[in-house]
Parts: sequence; structure tokens; C-alpha cells
Amino acid sequence: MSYESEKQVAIQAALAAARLCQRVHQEIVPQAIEKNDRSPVTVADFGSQAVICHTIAAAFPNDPIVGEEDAAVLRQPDMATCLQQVTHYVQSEIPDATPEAVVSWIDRGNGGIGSRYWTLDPIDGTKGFLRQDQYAVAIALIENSDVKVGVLACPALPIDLSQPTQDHGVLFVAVRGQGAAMMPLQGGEPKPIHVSTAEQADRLRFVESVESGHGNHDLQDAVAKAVGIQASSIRMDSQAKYGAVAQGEAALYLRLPSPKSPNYREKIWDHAAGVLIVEEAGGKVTDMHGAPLKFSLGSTLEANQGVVVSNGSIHEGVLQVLREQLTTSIGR
Ligand SMILES: Nc1ncnc2c1ncn2[C@@H]1O[C@H](COP(=O)(O)O)[C@@H](O)[C@H]1OP(=O)(O)O
Ligand SMILES: [Mg+2]
Repeated sequence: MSYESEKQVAIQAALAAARLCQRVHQEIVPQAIEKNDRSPVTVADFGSQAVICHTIAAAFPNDPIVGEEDAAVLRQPDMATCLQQVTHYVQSEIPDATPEAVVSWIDRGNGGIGSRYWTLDPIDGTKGFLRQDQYAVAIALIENSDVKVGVLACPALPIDLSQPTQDHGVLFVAVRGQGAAMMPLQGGEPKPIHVSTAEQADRLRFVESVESGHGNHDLQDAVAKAVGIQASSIRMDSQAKYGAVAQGEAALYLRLPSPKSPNYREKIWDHAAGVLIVEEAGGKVTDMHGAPLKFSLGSTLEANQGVVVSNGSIHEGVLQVLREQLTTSIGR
């Protein structure tokens, strides 16, 4: 299968959602609403999920969608003003949207996983979005646990990471077996991307989360040093980190369990698109024990702990260091 229509629909959905997020930033200072798990959500997260689900469901009405958000909080009577605001932003992409339609589109993302399903993170890195830093709109199609299509829109990412003050806004796209590409969010020719090679010593850098609670910065630093990475990490919110490895700007992305939450299980929507983009750019992704990420067990990566993303050539070395260090470091 070529997955051409799936790819085009995912690109359209990600571009519309990214425009919505940028519009929110231009017009208001978005406030964080606290979810039950105490993580933040904003009008842009809700609006982005509504637009993406509407776009995917129109093209593929039988496909389940597993999205990060649900509309339960927006249905509460005291959230009517917030729902109006979400509807206002959704109308910038879908002019006839009503509040009732918006909540139903958001809840289209409450599907269960099937042999074929979509997963999406309307704003990955909401904390980065709130800080006016990195965030990503992430969409992936999964069939039989294998990611087939992955799209990441990163509105705040410099087009050239070595020129951070120049133009921003990047779209990463990959289809299984067809390679990975990036293009400016504003439009332009897709450019094939490749991970760094073992010879590119200047690219021997690693990326990790800004949030210390989303990883283990000390252990990540020790592992990176042990495989010969001397430079300090580049800290970046969201799956933009996968984009940095896929385009060869970093050789490694480490996400090891935080000592504050050693039993945290990663969510499928925080990884699916990024995994395919890195693999199709020639890189490798496993959990910290070397196992592939398993996208068939529900909304979490229940069988996996920690994530190691690399250019491939340093992967085995990283896993070896982890085998030596893990027993003593995790949970300390
Ligand atoms: N303890 C944790 N360990 C790893 N990731 C986490 C943890 N808690 C939350 N996250 C997720 O990290 C993602 C952001 O990653 P990053 O810091 O790399 O940008 C969010 O989607 C967030 O999920 P959630 O949105 O459910 O809070
Ligand atoms: Mg996320």
C-alpha cells in the first residue's frame, strides 16, 4: 500500500491544527487548565484535537482515533466560556463549527485501538507551548502495531537548527518504506532527511526533555558521556526531539524513567509519529532494554520502559551502557 491518501490527510490535518495553535498564541496568552492527572491543557489543545479528528473522520469514517484529550471537562456548565473560545478558534479552520460539533469532534478521539487506528497528540509539549517554546502536533496511523504514516508539525522549530534566529516552522513526514522528509510549514519542497553518520563527529550531540520530571537528566547525561558525547544536551520540549535526530542534528535522544515517577508508562501519541520519522531517516528506536515499542496494547506503551532514539550507529553502545548502569541508577 502506498498510503498516499492517508499521508495527505494527515498533512492537511497537522497544518490546520498548527495554524490554529499559532493563532491562539497571536491573539491570547493561553491559560493552563489542570487535568485530573494534573497535567495542563489549553484551548489550543482542544481546538487542535477537534480539527484533526474532524479531518481524519471525514476522510476515513471507519478508522478509530486515539487522541490525548477528551471533551468531558468542556461539557461542564462552568466551562461554557472556554468552549466558546475553543469554538471560535476551530471556526478559523472550519467556519460552520458549533460548540456541540466541537465537543463531538474532540470525543471522536476517544476510540479504542484496533488493528488499524490513528493516534494523535494535539499539542505535544503543552508546557513548552505555554512557555512560548517548542511544541508539536503529532499524528500517526498504526496498522498491526506498525506505524505506517507519521506527521509532526513543529511551528516553533527553526528550519535550520544551526540558525535559531532565522525562519521557524517545520513539518516532518514519513511513510513506512518511503523515507522521511521535512519541509517548511509555510509550504515548499519536501527535502529527504537522514540521521547523522558515525563519521559526523560534530553532530554527536544528544537531546532530552526540558522538564526534569519527564526523564532522568543525571542518568541521561552519564550515558551520553559514556558513549563519547562530550557536549552538554540540547533540551527541547515535545517530539521535535525526534525531528532533531531524524535530520541528523543530534545523534541521540534519551528518555529514561524519572526517579520521581519510575513506573510511568509512555503514551502512544507521544512517540508513534516520531518513531517512524526517525526509522525512515535511517535511525533506530527501542525502549531502554532494547525492545521495540509496542503500539498494540492500549493507549500506553505498557510493554516498554524508557525510550532510546539514535542514529543507529551508536545504538548498541548506548544499550550496553544502560545495561551496566540501570540496576544501580534507576529509582535512586
Ligand atoms: N513522568 C513522566 N515521564 C515521561 N513523560 C511524561 C511524564 N509525565 C508526563 N509525561 C509526558 O511528557 C510529554 C512531554 O514530553 P517532553 O517533556 O519531552 O516535551 C507529555 O506528553 C507528557 O504527557 P502528559 O501530556 O500526559 O502529561
Ligand atoms: Mg504529549
